[in-house]
Amino acid sequence: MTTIKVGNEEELIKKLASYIEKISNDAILNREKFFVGLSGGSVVKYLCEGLPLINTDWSKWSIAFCDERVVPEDSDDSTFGTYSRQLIPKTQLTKEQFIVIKQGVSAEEAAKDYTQKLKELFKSDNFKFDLLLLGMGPDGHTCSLFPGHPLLNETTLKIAPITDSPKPPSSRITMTYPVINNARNCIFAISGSGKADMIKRILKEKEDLPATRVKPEGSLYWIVDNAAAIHL
Ligand SMILES: O=C(O)[C@H](O)[C@@H](O)[C@H](O)[C@H](O)COP(=O)(O)O
Repeated sequence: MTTIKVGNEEELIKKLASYIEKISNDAILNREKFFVGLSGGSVVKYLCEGLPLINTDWSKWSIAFCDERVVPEDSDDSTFGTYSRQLIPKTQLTKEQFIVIKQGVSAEEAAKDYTQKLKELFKSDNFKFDLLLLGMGPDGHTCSLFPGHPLLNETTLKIAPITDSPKPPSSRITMTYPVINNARNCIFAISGSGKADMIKRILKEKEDLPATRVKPEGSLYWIVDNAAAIHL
């Protein structure tokens, strides 16, 4: 695990973008494709501001969601909807490059459908992402994997439904650890004093919380700004 400390949110956005540029270009050079998973929450802002600055072959990108809210695409809560409005117009990405959830169905059906879409994307049951971009909530959750929730121990489903998410909206789908920890790279990008206590509990005290359980086969990076790293 590598912890990268930066001064503030602006520097975090630039640092994150530079890592994504390098990882995407390595993947494209070696495998001619780049499979990336995006999160919602504050990561959306970091990516919508940082990604338009990078040099990459956008046509080689396939984009999935580490978790997604089961809501209509035009809802303000839809993670895809937000990237579609705020990122696509600033890059050469097209909507077709995003793996989106099925509309108008239950979380359970959306999770099954999403699993099938990933099988088609990877042409395999082995979902090997080049990079997962992760956030962490103030309770230590990541993706839609919340403290004490039975999904923390899910080993069969790769994409799971959740209908009791403590963070609204309650109905979501999420990657589970078998997919997260199979990734080539995972990056957490964390900014602000509201995350400082949890950063200490996870990175210093190594408390068993959902974000602590992210231990990918590949590389793990935590990019943390001064306000979030104050207790480290
Ligand atoms: O859809 C979501 O809610 C996210 O994907 C979620 O996993 C997010 O990354 C964390 O909740 C952190 O969110 P914040 O960075 O906004 O605290």
